[in-house]
Amino acid sequence: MSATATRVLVLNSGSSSVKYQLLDMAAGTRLAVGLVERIGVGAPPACGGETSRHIHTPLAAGGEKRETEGAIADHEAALKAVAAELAADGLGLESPELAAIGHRVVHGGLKFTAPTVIDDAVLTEIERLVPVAPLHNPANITGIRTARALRPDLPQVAVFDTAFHTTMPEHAARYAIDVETADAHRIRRYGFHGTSHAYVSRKTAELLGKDPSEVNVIVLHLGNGASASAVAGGRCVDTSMGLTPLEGLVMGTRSGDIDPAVTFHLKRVAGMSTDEIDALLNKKSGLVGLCGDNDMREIRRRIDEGDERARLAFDIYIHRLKKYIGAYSAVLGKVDAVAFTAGVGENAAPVREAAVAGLAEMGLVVDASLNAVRSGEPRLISPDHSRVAVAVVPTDEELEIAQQTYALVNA
Ligand SMILES: Nc1ncnc2c1ncn2[C@@H]1O[C@H](COP(=O)(O)OP(=O)(O)O)[C@@H](O)[C@H]1O
Ligand SMILES: CC(=O)OP(=O)(O)O
Ligand SMILES: [Mg+2]
Repeated sequence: MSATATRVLVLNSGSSSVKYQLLDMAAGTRLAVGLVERIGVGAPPACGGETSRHIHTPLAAGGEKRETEGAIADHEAALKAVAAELAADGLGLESPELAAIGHRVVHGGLKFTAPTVIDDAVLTEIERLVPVAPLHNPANITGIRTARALRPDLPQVAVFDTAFHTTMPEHAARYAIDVETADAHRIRRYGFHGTSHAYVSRKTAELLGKDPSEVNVIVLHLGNGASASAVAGGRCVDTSMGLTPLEGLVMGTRSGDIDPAVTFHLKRVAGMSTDEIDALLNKKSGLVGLCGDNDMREIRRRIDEGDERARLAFDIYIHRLKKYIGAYSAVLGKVDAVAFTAGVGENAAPVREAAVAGLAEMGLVVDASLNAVRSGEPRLISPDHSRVAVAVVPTDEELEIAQQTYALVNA
């Protein structure tokens, strides 16, 4: 790596989107940020009949946001569009100032507990994990392959969603199923969104003026995918997602926790195939399955109009969230803070209010006026007398990935 190479491009390839940031790590600045969404138009439910959209903001070149609409068929096309937008402002991938590309990789299994420079063997292992992250790892792999083709000489680093959760004790990570079967097939709780849980738990400690080792935090990452984690003294001790990102909270399109016998029933009685059940639980369940919408903004709008189905979907979402707050309070014994993050957690005040409503006996209270504040900064929404701090802490998976990537290539 050249001494002047201080830039890192971060690619966060999701099931139907690519979020990206180009950062200058020496200057501590963001040069460009962007999002390609609704990739693969025509593949429900992600696109709802609309076309793909590319939003690109070249912060280094004046910051004027550019928005392009038009079909982007797959992640390879999306990555090429990203490279073209960057190149248009002289920030292209060919730049000698680029030190590395950091990739979010959702499933790292048990092998990857830290950021890893990607070679063929690493890529093969990420491919082997596709069956346990079918919505995510294929997109991550395409991102890696496309980036490698564009800059074969550059270090590509994988930062795994699962890594932060590898500190979970065996009693939290192991399912109560036959040990031999579980071990033969590597069936256990892995947990996801780890980069976010790590970043947000650390930022929450900072907000409280404490060292991460001194505080116990429940992090509620509520995006399209959603997960909760119990973080004791900076280490994850439990999390709601499991072998795959399907378990736990009610999500945009995923069911979260259900009785596993529901799947036998769907197969034996409803005559559904394994693939159909997989699609039902991953893509046609959660909020979208309950009320037809997976966007919390739309659900709140419908509730305000008196829509009963939207109301019930919201109540089910909140009920599950409350159960995890209760469970993780018990797991941690002492809770210093509950932190809300990601699209829903950062923006949906009614979700935060409802999730904590009735928990005053557990020390959890939300102040209505603090909760109504809109801000991109970490902030407390609990009153001074609240025994447990309730916080909104915007996540920044891209920054965390950039920092881990840069640290690795400079090590
Ligand atoms: N102002 C808002 N009010 C309520 N919900 C919001 C708002 N903005 C975004 N969201 C929710 O955030 C979700 C996306 O969150 P995000 O963390 O970006 O998810 P992902 O990374 O899984 O794509 C949207 O589906 C929407 O439900
Ligand atoms: C793991 C996971 O669910 O990720 P996302 O929220 O990006 O779908
Ligand atoms: Mg996300």
